[in-house]
Amino acid sequence: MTSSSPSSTASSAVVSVHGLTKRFGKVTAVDNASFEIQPNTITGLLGRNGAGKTTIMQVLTGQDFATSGDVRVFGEHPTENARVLSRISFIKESQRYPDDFQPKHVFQSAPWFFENWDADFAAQLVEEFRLPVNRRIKKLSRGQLSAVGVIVGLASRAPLTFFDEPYLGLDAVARQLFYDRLLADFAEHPRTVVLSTHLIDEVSQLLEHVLVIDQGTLIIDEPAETLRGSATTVVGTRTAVDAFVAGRDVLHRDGIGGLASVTVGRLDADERREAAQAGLELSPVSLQQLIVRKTNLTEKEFETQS
Ligand SMILES: Nc1ncnc2c1ncn2[C@@H]1O[C@H](COP(=O)(O)OP(=O)(O)OP(=O)(O)O)[C@@H](O)[C@H]1O
Repeated sequence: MTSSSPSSTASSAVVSVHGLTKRFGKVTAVDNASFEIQPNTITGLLGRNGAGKTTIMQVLTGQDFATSGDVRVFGEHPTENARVLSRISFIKESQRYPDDFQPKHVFQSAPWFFENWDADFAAQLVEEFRLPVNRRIKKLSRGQLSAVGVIVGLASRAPLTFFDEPYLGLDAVARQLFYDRLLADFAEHPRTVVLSTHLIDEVSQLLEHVLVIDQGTLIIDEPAETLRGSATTVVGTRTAVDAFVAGRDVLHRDGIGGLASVTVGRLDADERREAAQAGLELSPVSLQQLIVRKTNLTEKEFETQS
């Protein structure tokens, strides 16, 4: 975990958080979290339900106060700070719109809030997501409502964009469209994106950096590349597996009869050779599996949360 020093507030980071704690009465939603988000990166903010992801985004976007700690966005405190907030787009499922609003009204008013708003890009996305722009937002399906948010998030091209579970209602085709357009537009117009999601394997290739929060505590703050190779599953006879993993940190253990499957940390070339000589099979662990292991959840439990 990164422990950013107070001087980091003067760094080039877009977001600098030092010792952030947020309590709601007796509930500590975020507990002494410190991290930075670097410019022009896509960061995944991941964790189980109730972990504290939305709370962190609420504080970073000035919609809620920290109980304690120092939060800087573009080097300044975000709360009631127009200079900071005008550079942020925050897309969340719970977004409320005026009663009679149709999607076209959202897109027509977007340029007032986002100076980089690209109306042509928005129009292209409306076509691609097949969004009925003249229907009242209240009448939209869940997926269509998610599409409104995704389109605003993409076409606003805000220097700092938060997507908080933006596509809960989107089907697989629409989600892929979102990932493709995000990546392509990000390449042309680099900006800082923070994405909170349960669909970790789906977004894994998009992410450059990963923050994992568990029960309010930041437990992983790593480049995605580092995490991808950081665990391996070793499979074979129980005796051979046990001998091989003895003395190592075990992230997860499964087994049936005389067979065992054990997840351990990164293995170097010599260790891989040693495993092969012992007749063991090695398989990489996906980002999602790794996070599931680290947050002590079975994959089945995890998937049912998505
Ligand atoms: N206004 C509030 N009052 C009381 N408790 C709150 C409030 N907002 C959040 N919490 C609690 O703080 C914790 C963190 O909630 P948060 O919404 O940040 O989690 P999350 O990681 O975004 O979860 P999910 O993935 O389910 O959206 C939870 O235990 C939640 O119940």
